Amino acid sequence: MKPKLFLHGVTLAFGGLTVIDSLDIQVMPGSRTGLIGPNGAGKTTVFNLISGVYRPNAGEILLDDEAIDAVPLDRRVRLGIGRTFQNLRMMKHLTVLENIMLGQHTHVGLWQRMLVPLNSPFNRAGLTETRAAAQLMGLSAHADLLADGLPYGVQKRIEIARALVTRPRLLLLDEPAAGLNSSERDELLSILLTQLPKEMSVLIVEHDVAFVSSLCDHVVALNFGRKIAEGRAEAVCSHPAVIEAYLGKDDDAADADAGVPAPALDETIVPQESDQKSERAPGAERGTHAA
Ligand SMILES: Nc1ncnc2c1ncn2[C@@H]1O[C@H](COP(=O)(O)OP(=O)(O)OP(=O)(O)O)[C@@H](O)[C@H]1O
Repeated sequence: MKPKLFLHGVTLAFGGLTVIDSLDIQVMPGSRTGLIGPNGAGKTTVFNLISGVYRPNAGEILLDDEAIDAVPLDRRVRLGIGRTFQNLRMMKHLTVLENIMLGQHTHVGLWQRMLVPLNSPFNRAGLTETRAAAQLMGLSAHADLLADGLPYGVQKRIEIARALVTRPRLLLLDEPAAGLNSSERDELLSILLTQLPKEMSVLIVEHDVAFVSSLCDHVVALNFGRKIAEGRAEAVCSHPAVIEAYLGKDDDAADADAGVPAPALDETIVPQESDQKSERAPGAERGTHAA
């Protein structure tokens, strides 16, 4: 089977600093692929390369076997690459439905938008699609409320619904669980597990290792812009190079270097609370308490 997305030898440098280094990543059709790594590993930069914010200095990015390196950002959305962002980008004076609907501007022409604005009652097809995305993400009860003041977990789901109405065949989720409390996180996990179309390919950047393990059939770990491990979540999370990247080199790892056998790859590391990003994004507390 051909990969949905193939990053082949991709390299990107800012000035003299190489932040992505000869990186190979494959996302198979219909897979849930996790991208993990410590802060600064290059995960968001990979998303920016795939979505067209940056162009690689070397290597190529193939979508369905076609090189997309020269394809501009807006056309990549129309080719089926949708994404969310680490920080919420909510229009707080708009309702939940209107916020979701904004994603549709990517496949509705300017003239069409001028004749029938997205939020016009005459935009029936758009409204139906938006309501479907809202329902998928468990947002129907909030549909006509202003996004401002809704709990942070709800706003995160609005962000994903907005990406869904861009009609992605490859969905990039940038830290979907970051900043969520445990019940919001569990609710999101259950929605992503059960509601996303099976044929949709999903690439997820996430620090919450347990979240990634529950969701992803394949995980790629990065450090300093290089791939350091890849495979099933349990194997990757227990890989010595991954543990070292997150926690630094400890005595056991030093022993491993000195010839002491490394832990078996199928031993799962239990993520420690302190290893996970548990802080909410700026403004998140306000949203939560307004619930
Ligand atoms: N526009 C830029 N100019 C210069 N350096 C950049 C730029 N964008 C990212 N970097 C650098 O590239 C490296 C990777 O950053 P990136 O944001 O991709 O990491 P990350 O793995 O997503 O980290 P986090 O988990 O903290 O979000 C970092 O050293 C960062 O400082």
